[in-house]
Amino acid sequence: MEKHEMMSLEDSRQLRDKMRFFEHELLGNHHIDPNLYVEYDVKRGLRDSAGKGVLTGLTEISDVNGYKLVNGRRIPADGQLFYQGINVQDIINGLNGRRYGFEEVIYLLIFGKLPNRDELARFFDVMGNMEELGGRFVRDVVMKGTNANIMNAMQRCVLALYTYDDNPEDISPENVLRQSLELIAKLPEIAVYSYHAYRHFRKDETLFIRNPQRGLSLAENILLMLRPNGQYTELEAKVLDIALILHAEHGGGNNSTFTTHVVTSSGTDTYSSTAASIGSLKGPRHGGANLKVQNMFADLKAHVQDWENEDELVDYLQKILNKEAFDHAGLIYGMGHAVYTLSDPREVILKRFAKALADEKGMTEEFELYNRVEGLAGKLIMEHRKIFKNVCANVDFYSGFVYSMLGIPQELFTPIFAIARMPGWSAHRLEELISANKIIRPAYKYVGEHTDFIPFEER
Ligand SMILES: CC(=O)SCCNC(=O)CCNC(=O)[C@H](O)C(C)(C)COP(=O)(O)OP(=O)(O)OC[C@H]1O[C@@H](n2cnc3c(N)ncnc32)[C@H](O)[C@@H]1OP(=O)(O)O
Ligand SMILES: O=C([O-])CC(=O)C(=O)O
Repeated sequence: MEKHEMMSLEDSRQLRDKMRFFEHELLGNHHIDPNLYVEYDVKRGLRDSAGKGVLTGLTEISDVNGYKLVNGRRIPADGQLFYQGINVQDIINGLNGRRYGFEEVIYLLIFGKLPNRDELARFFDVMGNMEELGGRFVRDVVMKGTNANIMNAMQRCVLALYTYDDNPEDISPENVLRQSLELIAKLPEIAVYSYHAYRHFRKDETLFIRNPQRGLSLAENILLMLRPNGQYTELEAKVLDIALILHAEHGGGNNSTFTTHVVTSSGTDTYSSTAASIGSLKGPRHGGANLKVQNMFADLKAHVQDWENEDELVDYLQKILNKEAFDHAGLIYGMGHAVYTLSDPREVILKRFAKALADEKGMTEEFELYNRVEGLAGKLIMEHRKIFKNVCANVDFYSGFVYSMLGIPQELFTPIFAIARMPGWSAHRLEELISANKIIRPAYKYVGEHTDFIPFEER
């Protein structure tokens, strides 16, 4: 339902005025002295003073490295990412540009080994059986209550799938495996159809719904379902496939996967856990950064006259850091990482594709702008925040640019990340259920005062 259908404009204005009192109550009564974090040695963001994550779990699924050990000392290094022990770079090289690889990566992450020809064929078969959403679900859930933010629409649809599951509460590994594969298979349809529903019901554009085709890779099916004419080139589908591979998994500590661990550890169902992780990924400091990067560049282009003028670019970036430009959050999106120091290996690969696509599509000038900002931003952030850790571009820096060159609309940038990360979340949920099986419950120190209860009449 639209907002104005729920409440008249006058009523909502009055409610906003009434709420002002409570906003003051909230902001006036909450403040924790930042010095207390130091005094009690609280690991803000579960990170120590050097930025290293607090050790909270064990995993065999992936390894994320931003440092190397030299004579026992941690030295910043080019980033490396391993899925089940295999370097992602090697996985991509091993495809030789001939095969689609995302399905193999799903298999690797969940079952711990690369599939042979027979295993992959069986896997494709099962995923093909699971991908259909069903007309009833599309009509009754996807098309109803459309949302401009497709991540929220996806959460709603995922939670609704609970009702369509005959055995939703069973958290045995066998049942969670079945639910996870179904979600991996269905998320592309959920995302793309939610986008079409939004375009139709909110923007008055023509609605078209195309079924996925059995036997096609997940990347191909996304483009097939998305495009009005269902056409795509092999190069486009292969680039999307690589992007899916690169986003599939990133250790247990990234915000959305840690969410999976936390929520799973309470013993809740797969749909609740997945919806929570999608909610986390949506955040602009995490997967939502890919959309922010695009909007940030649109804002930059509106404010910087000469894209080649470094002084002008520096001036704009300084304004961002001073919270005077763009969204006033003080963040240069697509830059920085909790683990990586000199480089994010996924960004290095995506940048290569961004360059090749940009040259092909006559967008070299735009690519050069990204490249120039990348070259300037890290140093500016380090100076501005007075940090000594190197700040590099992350996976989100070029991904939106690549997607836009593939004709993928902005609304689907972060949903594509969610589609890609679903196998990673699933592998970690299964690992948590099978191996950890203990509720996650860290401590918070109380730093308020204990005061006497005041009877209602005396307040
Ligand atoms: C898939 C992914 O999730 S990749 C990350 C996508 N997110 C973004 O691109 C958003 C922009 N980047 C950031 O906000 C951060 O770099 C994060 C969230 C990715 C990592 O944050 P942290 O682990 O806190 O980074 P780190 O410890 O190196 O940061 C040190 C300081 O530099 C600041 N900083 C780091 N990156 C940036 C940035 N891009 N712009 C401005 N300031 C930054 C941090 O806010 C932090 O300041 P604080 O100590 O006052 O909180
Ligand atoms: O590891 C992190 O903190 C964020 C990240 O890059 C990811 O989840 O892909």
